[in-house]
Amino acid sequence: MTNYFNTLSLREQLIELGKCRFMESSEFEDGVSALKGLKIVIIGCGAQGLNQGLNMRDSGLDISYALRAQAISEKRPSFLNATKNGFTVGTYQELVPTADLVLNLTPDKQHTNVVNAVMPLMKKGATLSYSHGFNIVEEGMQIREDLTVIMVAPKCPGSEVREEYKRGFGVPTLIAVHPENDPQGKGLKQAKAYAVATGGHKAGVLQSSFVAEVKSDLMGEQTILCGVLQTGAILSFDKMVEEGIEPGYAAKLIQYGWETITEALKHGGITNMMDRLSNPAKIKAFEISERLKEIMRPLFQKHMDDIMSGHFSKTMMEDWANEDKNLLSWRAETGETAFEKTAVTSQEIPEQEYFDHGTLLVAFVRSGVELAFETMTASGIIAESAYYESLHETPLIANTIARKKLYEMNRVISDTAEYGCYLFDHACKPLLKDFMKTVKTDVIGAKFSAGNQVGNQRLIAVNKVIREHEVEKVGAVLRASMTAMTQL
Ligand SMILES: NC(=O)C1=CN([C@@H]2O[C@H](COP(=O)(O)OP(=O)(O)OC[C@H]3O[C@@H](n4cnc5c(N)ncnc54)[C@H](OP(=O)(O)O)[C@@H]3O)[C@@H](O)[C@H]2O)C=CC1
Ligand SMILES: CC[C@](O)(C(C)=O)C(=O)O
Ligand SMILES: [Mg+2]
Ligand SMILES: [Mg+2]
Repeated sequence: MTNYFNTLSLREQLIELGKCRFMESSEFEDGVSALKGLKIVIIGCGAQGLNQGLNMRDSGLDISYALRAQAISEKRPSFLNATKNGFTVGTYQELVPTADLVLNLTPDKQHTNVVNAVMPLMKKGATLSYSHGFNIVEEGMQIREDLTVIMVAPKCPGSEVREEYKRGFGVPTLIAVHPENDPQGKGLKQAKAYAVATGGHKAGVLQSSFVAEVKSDLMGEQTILCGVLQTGAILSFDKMVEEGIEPGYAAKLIQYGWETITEALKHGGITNMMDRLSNPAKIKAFEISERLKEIMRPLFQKHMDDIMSGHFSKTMMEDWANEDKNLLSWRAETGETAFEKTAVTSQEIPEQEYFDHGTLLVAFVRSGVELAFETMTASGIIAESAYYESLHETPLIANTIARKKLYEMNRVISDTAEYGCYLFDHACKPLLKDFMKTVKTDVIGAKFSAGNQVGNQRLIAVNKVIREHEVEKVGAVLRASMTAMTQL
């Protein structure tokens, strides 16, 4: 198999990368009707499989789970997830031939195996769906000509897909139809109905392409969403302890700090997050983040270049073929970090203190979000998509760190995201070594108080740079439409 993206001409690549349209609510008026009465079989019952299936069933669709035989005989978590929730479970042979729509929600590294096993069993003219286009775009998987191939990709962890649905809302979702596999022209209707069934239409749906989804998803997860949070957590914790801050306090400041400060990001973008700092601390955070942007920009660009050229996927697939040697050793290494191993203090940290004692964390978030957004849009990814893959998703990933530190984040995200996160972290820490030598507790662990004098002109200039960034402009529009949708 060959990398599909690399088989396209430059003109075709640019067309696919540039496909991204924010859909109107009126386009979802048919609700789930395109899937009503059809038999939907989900392969895999993990983070996305279980939660998407629960939402789709609650939306009135017919859902069952096809699991590999060992998962059933050994009563693995996937089997227990499905049966405890009252779903019909069967083998591929039992369920796939009956399916009108098969959702492949297994880890990306298994897609070639799974699709090769499932495809011969699928009935003529059925539809195969993915929640991430890696198998099609990076591995060049060829799907039988009579089958329709769609993608419905929630822009968040599976747990949030369910939680938002239960609140009567949904999560922003990207939908696409594979241009090589839409023989009956039904792909878009089915993808829209699927997005409605998971609640995605209430948060905003982007009609995009497999190519744009893959290149933006990989970039977001490797850099700001997971990589920067992992590197920032480890370096900030180690610095605080080195400077004499009580380790339990340092661990708590990081574990819940990302969540608290990115909650401000969620509501009002970088502007609101920075406004939560005192004016002197805001100027300091601005200066630090400008420096961080300078240092990390080449690394962000390298990740984007490697994703675009296929180098990243090639090396990750080599690790898959090598029994995940890198992934597993990097995972174990993360489990051994002092941050991960230190129990948090029982002392309460007031909400404002996370900002006041976390100037460096705020600077990491601003630099990472802006760099990811800038790097993606410079490579042809449309601003709305870049916004979801940088600013929008950061608070959702921060929530997972609040649950159980980096362990929980890496458990909840896909294996592909986890691999990219470690790759970024390993390259980023050495880059920040000299910078970290200049960091003291006034920006991490204690209140920033140096020079309480703030020049009005300086503050106005800093505010202008923050507020006029493109991610703030597109964010304001997208957040307003998400709020309008919740109120419908
Ligand atoms: N994690 C996330 O939040 C997000 C994931 N995605 C995408 O969703 C898809 C699913 O990812 P995710 O939910 O993280 O996956 P998980 O790792 O959570 O789920 C894996 C499921 O697949 C099954 N599985 C594993 N290996 C195989 C195999 N060889 N054959 C058949 N079944 C297998 C497992 O069951 P068992 O081992 O018991 O057989 C389990 O039920 C991926 O394409 C991912 O990129 C998209 C957005 C976010
Ligand atoms: C953050 C990573 C992600 O892309 C996601 C939850 O959207 C994943 O692959 O897990
Ligand atoms: Mg993603
Ligand atoms: Mg992903």
